[in-house]
Amino acid sequence: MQEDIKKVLYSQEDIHNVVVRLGKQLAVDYAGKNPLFICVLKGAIVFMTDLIRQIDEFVEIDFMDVSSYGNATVSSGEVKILKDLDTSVQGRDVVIVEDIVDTGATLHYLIKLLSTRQAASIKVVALMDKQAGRTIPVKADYVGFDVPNEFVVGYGLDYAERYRNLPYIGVLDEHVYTH
Ligand SMILES: O=P(O)(O)OC[C@H]1O[C@H](OP(=O)(O)OP(=O)(O)O)[C@H](O)[C@@H]1O
Ligand code: HPA
Ligand SMILES: [Mg+2]
Repeated sequence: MQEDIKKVLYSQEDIHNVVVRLGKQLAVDYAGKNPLFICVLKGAIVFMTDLIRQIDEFVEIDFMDVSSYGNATVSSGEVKILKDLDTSVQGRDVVIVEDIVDTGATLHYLIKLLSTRQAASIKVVALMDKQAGRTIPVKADYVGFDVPNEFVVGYGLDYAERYRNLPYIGVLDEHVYTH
């Protein structure tokens, strides 16, 4: 698996430091608010589980599975719900937890959906923001890393369902796509 990685972008330690920083900030901003953290499956699962353990406040969690990539490295632009929330968001302070914001299609869709469902507030925490990938102008409120315009894997992020279990984030070598 490791031989498919051209370059390590963020080490385990880099990621840990960023997750601690984001967790501390969220703990301050959501003190006493009992927010609902929504993990966007599957990519955000690793980040979500680490993040919530850095927050010393009551939080609730739920999961939503939406997909626009399938097995490709380019977004289809069309977002589908594969698994909906179990919890009502009406009147709740929700925090969407994303591993990466790339084209913005997933986030745009989710923000629209949750506002239709009358969440009291909607904020986004994204481990990574790939601003160069954006085709729809959406912004995350809390960002871990600004990433370059490359396809990254590891720490939850996949290529064709692989590499999610790498403990660091890296750039995939081209040989992986080209055969
Ligand atoms: O800004 P966008 O261009 O919409 O890209 C970001 C989204 O794409 C990836 O999910 P994907 O649809 O690949 O599903 P996965 O998390 O199950 O891999 C990633 O985890 C984000 O949710
Ligand atoms: O760079 C990426 N890597 C993995 N999944 C993704 N989904 C959007 N962008 C990416
Ligand atoms: Mg994916």
